[in-house]
Amino acid sequence: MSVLLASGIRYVRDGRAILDDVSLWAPPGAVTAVIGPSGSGKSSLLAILAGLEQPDAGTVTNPFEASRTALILQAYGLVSLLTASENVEMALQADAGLSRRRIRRRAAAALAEVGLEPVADHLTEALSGGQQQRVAIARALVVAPRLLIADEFTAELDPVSRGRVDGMVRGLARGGATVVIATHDPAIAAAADHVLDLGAPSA
Ligand SMILES: Nc1ncnc2c1ncn2[C@@H]1O[C@H](COP(=O)(O)OP(=O)(O)OP(=O)(O)O)[C@@H](O)[C@H]1O
Repeated sequence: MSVLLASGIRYVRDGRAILDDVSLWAPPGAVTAVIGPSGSGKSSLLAILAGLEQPDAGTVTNPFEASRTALILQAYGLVSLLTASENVEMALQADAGLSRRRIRRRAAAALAEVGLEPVADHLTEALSGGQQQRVAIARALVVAPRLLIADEFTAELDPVSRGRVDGMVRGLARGGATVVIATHDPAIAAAADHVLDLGAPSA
């Protein structure tokens, strides 16, 4: 079974243990939410799960192929001088089996799903924070990921977009994907299948 597993994670920065003996089990077909106050280490844990940071102790078992893994991180990682559509298309370019036309069509559909059809050809730098966040979501979902790791993916969204995107992410899990999110949003945490509470930041 494609379970994402972290066990006994310790992560020390500037002499302080940001994470100490943290374990997480994220099964397929479910949304696993990581919650906790600001500074409790949610983003650090997600970066470790994604393989972007190395823990000081503990192990991560990630059975998913990189090409079927999608990340939505707080800084989005969009290319500001490309259009919204080009940013989403980039996620599909590694798939040699897709024609240019199919790539464009799938990107257009993903942008329409997050309500960005009207600005698909706008430069990303000209979009609002919430629109950029939705481009990052479209880019993540367009690859039909088996693993989605999403950090505060609704933070800048208006309530309508938030509901829509939350529904899309839950739909992805219902389709069998493994989804791990960090969130401050109590409604999104309440709707998750599993919750890991990192509690207060350590002194
Ligand atoms: N590379 C680093 N060097 C030094 N300190 C770091 C580093 N990465 C994270 N930290 C510190 O670790 C703590 C946890 O940060 P992290 O971003 O993981 O928390 P968070 O729970 O995601 O917070 P928020 O909800 O505000 O996004 C913070 O005090 C942060 O300053």
